Amino acid sequence: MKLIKTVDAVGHMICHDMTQIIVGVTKDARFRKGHIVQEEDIPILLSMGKEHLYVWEMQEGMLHEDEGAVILCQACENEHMEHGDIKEGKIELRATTDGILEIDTERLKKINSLGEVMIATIANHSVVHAGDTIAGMRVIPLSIAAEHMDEVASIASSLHPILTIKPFVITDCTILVTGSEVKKGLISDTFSPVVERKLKEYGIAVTNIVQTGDDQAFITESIKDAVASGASMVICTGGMSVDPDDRTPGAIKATGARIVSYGAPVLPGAMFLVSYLGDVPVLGLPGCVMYSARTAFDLFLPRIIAHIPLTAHDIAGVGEGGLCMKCSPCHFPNCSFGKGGH
Ligand SMILES: Nc1nc2c(c(=O)[nH]1)N[C@H]1C(S)=C(S)[C@@H](COP(=O)(O)OP(=O)(O)OC[C@H]3O[C@@H](n4cnc5c(N)ncnc54)[C@H](O)[C@@H]3O)O[C@H]1N2
Ligand code: MOO
Repeated sequence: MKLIKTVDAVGHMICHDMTQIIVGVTKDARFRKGHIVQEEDIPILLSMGKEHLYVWEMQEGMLHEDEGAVILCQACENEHMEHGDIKEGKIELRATTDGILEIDTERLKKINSLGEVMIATIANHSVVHAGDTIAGMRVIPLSIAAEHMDEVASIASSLHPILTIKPFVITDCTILVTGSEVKKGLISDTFSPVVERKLKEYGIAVTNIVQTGDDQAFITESIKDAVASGASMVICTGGMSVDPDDRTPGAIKATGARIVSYGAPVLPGAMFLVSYLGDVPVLGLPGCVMYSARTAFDLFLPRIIAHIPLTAHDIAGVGEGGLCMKCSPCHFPNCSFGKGGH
């Protein structure tokens, strides 16, 4: 830091916020810490009574916080994202499409462990809409060693980006409603309307609904038929637990689908099943999906329809944060449900 005359300050960086007060008009930081003094700032500074200024002495090998913020931004920005202007040394990233945010949490943590820099994001696997802010980043001190920022760049510079937005790609779905009580007309189907409404949140059209009853072979054939006739996703409702008439998991398995997981560490939704027949997701939804506001289905659906291949490891990771608190009213997604260590 050095003291100089304001009239000589053009091109120098201000070391601290400088407040301007004009009665009835403003009381705010007129110049922020880190601002580089411009020619037109001189009369304003003099009118604020600042004949002298403390300015930053840039040293060889040091970067201004704004230059550091640009490097942090480059480490994160990817397709389907745009950045705003640098404000007070901070840059924010916004989504430019609807989709799901994927974070390389290990490398994000590595950068945040370097010290003197920070990147804050919304939760991994959040659903984002075009225009949503997804991350903000800045250098903590006013200037930072260029070498330090080289470390950021080297952590970021691998083929796999730190932040990715995957747009939703599945636009249609067939629903198979199991249960003899529904097929026989003993009760009316209140499950498929719930699923239809949840899919509609993502612009997915239900193109076919089949009431299959509890005949396992018929459920199996219905799944295969749906996939053969081009369904992008098949969802089976009910018949997912332990009763002798619960045939859905067996029926899905018999199609030859690759079962990723039958069961998820999520309540409600413990009996959720995810499988793929070829690359078509085939899901088994337990009865709670019809009854509860949000379940495992809501947690995994965004990834499934963005064609992010789900693994058993992904599903196992959702246990932390997998317990819905059943708030009334429901605040999802603004709650801990599904936000844990994955
Ligand atoms: N002893 C155990 N009991 C239960 C377990 C368990 O592990 N051991 N799991 C529980 C869990 S978790 C769930 S969730 C429920 C429901 O599982 P299912 O998917 O098997 O549900 P269903 O038995 O098929 O039906 C339950 C209930 O919902 C009605 N239903 C089903 N489909 C429709 C429909 N399309 N429209 C209207 N109503 C429907 C059905 O008639 C039953 O009344 O199991 C726990 N039990
Ligand atoms: O699949 Mo069930 O939720 O855990 O009630």
